[in-house]
Amino acid sequence: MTARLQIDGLSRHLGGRNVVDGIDLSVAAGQVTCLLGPSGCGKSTTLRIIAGVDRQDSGRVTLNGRVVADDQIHMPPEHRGVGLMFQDFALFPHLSVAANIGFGLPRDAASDARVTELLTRIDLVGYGAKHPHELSGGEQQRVALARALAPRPKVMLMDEPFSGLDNRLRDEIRDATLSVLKEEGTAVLLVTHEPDEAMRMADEIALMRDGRIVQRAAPYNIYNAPADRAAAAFFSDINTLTGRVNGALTQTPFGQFLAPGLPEGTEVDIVFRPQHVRLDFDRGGRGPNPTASEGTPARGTVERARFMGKESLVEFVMDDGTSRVTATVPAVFLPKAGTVMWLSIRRDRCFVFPHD
Ligand SMILES: Nc1ncnc2c1ncn2[C@@H]1O[C@H](COP(=O)(O)OP(=O)(O)OP(=O)(O)O)[C@@H](O)[C@H]1O
Repeated sequence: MTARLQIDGLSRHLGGRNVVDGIDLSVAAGQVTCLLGPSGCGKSTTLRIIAGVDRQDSGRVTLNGRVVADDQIHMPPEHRGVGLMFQDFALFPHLSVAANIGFGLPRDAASDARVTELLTRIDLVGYGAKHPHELSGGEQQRVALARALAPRPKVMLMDEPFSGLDNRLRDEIRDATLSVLKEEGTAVLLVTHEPDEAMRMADEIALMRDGRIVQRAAPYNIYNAPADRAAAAFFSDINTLTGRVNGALTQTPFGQFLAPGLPEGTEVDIVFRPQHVRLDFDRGGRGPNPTASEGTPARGTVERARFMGKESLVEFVMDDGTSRVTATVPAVFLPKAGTVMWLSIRRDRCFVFPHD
């Protein structure tokens, strides 16, 4: 598939540092890529450069096979043919919904047909004559989406477009937006700092940190094969055990772990998510038998247990006296502090990284 949007080696120096530091990225037609990362990592700056409202110091932006920004070229934003949608989208209050949607279109019958088509797409048939103040926040958001899509941009840039909506509405609007974008076959680059949003919306997540993309992968892959400890921690709480490589293995309270490719003596982090910890009661000082999939169980003592709604969080101090492990258990399970239990972890859900 050819890329509708491609950026190569994009960098931007601001305030004495590289806010965007050599980014490569491509988005194909009909694909949603989420640029995900903590506040200040350079996501919005990247988007602004692609839109043409900011300039890169080096690198190239190509839209629909045409270079729109490089060392020589700087095509003005209005000629780039990208749709823009930001958090503080503003509809024109004095214009009707239909006029808002058709604002960027020539006044002709084809435009009227396009507005009608989009009103159907966003499920607001019959709302064309209303004014923005007569609409709910979610409805206004859908109108803003239709307005951005009206000129049929091949590329859509969205910066935290749902963060102004209340929680109840947000999931609904995200899903509605996604289906409209897919129907239109638009290539979308969506900036967000919320992992849940990226997981829900993205075909591909580009995880950004300190101006760089640290990993690009489908949501399933990025969650299940994170590039490093921080990437794992961005998506959920994690447990970390530390060890040192000895003969390509590292020793932990849960037995040995392979540490392939890491030099002897390297300090390593063994990382796993709380939902991949299994708990068993202590049976006269004995736990379950070791298995290939869950390795050797280790004994720990409950320090604290908390009810979190659909699950419970149980925190343990392990028998080695130093390791701490948190387990999440579906539903209500609140063992008393001091209860001794055996913990097993899903071997295939553990990641071994050099210590950071
Ligand atoms: N004009 C500027 N001069 C100096 N520093 C700037 C300028 N614009 C942005 N920055 C800095 O660049 C960094 C990246 O900003 P950017 O808005 O791209 O981050 P972000 O990842 O989108 O964050 P957020 O999610 O908070 O919007 C921030 O630390 C910001 O303070």
